[in-house]
Amino acid sequence: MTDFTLSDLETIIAERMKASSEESYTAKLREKGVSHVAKKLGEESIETVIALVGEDESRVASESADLLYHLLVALALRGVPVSDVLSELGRRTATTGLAEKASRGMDGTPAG
Ligand SMILES: N=c1c2ncn([C@@H]3O[C@H](COP(=O)(O)OP(=O)(O)OP(=O)(O)O)[C@@H](O)[C@H]3O)c2ncn1[C@@H]1O[C@H](COP(=O)(O)O)[C@@H](O)[C@H]1O
Repeated sequence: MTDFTLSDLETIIAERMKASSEESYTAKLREKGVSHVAKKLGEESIETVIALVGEDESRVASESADLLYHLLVALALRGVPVSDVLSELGRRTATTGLAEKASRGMDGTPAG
C-alpha cells in the first residue's frame, strides 16, 4: 500500500521536464516530442499486454507503471491535465451513481 498518486507523478513530470535531457529521462522524452512518446506508449502497451497474459503479478504491475508514466508524459506534452481524464471518468459514473457508492463503500456504508 502506498499513498503515492497519479497527481504526485504529474507534478514530478512537470518539474523534470524543465531539467536537461542528460540528467532526466522525462526531459529526454520532452525533447523528442509527442510523436516519439506516442510510439513509446504503444510499445509499453504491448509489453503490458504480454505481461497480462503470461507473466507474474509483479511484472504486470511493473509494465503497468511504465505504461502510466509514459501516458502521463504524453498528456503533459499535449497540455491535458490528469484531472481532465479523472473528470471524464467521473462523468461516466454520474449516470449510474456508482461514484457516490464507491466513496461510501459499495454496500452503502461510509468507506475508511
Ligand atoms: N515513473 C517513471 C518511469 N517509468 C519508466 N521510466 C523509464 O522509462 C524507460 C523505459 O525503458 P525503455 O528500455 O523502454 O526505454 P529506453 O531504451 O531507456 O529509452 P528510449 O530511447 O527507448 O526512449 C526507462 O529508462 C525507465 O527508467 C521512468 N522514468 C521516470 N519515472 C518517474 O519520473 C521521475 C523523474 O525521472 P527523471 O526524468 O529521469 O529524472 C522519476 O523519479 C519517476 O518518478
